[in-house]
Amino acid sequence: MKAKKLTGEKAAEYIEDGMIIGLGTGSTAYYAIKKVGEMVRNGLKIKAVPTSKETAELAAAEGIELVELADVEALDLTIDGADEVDPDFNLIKGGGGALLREKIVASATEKLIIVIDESKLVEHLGSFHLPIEITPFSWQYTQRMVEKFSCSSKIRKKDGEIFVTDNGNYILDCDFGKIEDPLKISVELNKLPGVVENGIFAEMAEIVVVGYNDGHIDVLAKE
Ligand SMILES: O=C(CO)[C@H](O)[C@H](O)COP(=O)(O)O
Repeated sequence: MKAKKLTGEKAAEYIEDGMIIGLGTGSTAYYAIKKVGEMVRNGLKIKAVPTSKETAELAAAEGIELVELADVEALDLTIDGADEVDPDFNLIKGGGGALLREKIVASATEKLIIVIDESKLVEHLGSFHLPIEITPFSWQYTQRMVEKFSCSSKIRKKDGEIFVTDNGNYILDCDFGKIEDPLKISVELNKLPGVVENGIFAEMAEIVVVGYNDGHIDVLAKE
C-alpha cells in the first residue's frame, strides 16, 4: 500500500496548470486522484476525463472538474495503473474491469504514465490472466472463438453473478501462458466478432513509475 501511494503521488507531479488529463482506475490510480484533488484544492486548474464510474465518483468527490472525452481534442497526460508491465512497457490491464474506457482514454493521450508497485514488473506478460471485454450476446460462442487462440478462460463473476462492465459488457479472464508477441495477439483478438477490447496495451505507455515497499521509487521512461 505504501508503494502504491508513493507511485500515485509521484505521477501527479507531472501535472501542470491548464492540462486536460485522464484519470485511471484501481487502487494505485486512487492515490494519484487523491493527490490531484489536493492540488486542485490548492489552486491547480485542470480538467479530467475519468476511465470508470468509480473514478468519476472519486474525482468528483475530490472537487476535480470532469469533462467528456467527446468534448476535448486530446489529453495531455493520463495516470493509470496496470496488472503487468514488461521491459518494453507492454501492459496487461483490466484487473479492475475498466479496460475499454482505459484504452480509449490512453489512445487519446499524449503521455501515458503508468503507476505500479514492484510486484507488477514481469519479464513476459501472461502470468496475470488477460481480461477481454466481450458482448453479452451468446458470450459462450465468443468464448469458444477466443479459446481457439490456445488459451483457457473463465467468465468473470462478482458475488456469484456475471460481472458487468460500465459499458454493459462481460469479461473473460484468459490464461495464455507466456505471451510472446503482445501486439500481435492483441490485434488478432480484436478481430473476433463479439470481442470489444482486450487488456493488452502495447506500445502505449511513455513513463512507468514503480514504487517499492522499502520506500524508493523508480521512474522509467521509454527510450
Ligand atoms: O486496469 C485496471 C483496471 O481496469 C487497473 O489499473 C489495474 O487492475 C491495476 O489496479 P491496481 O492499481 O488496483 O493494482
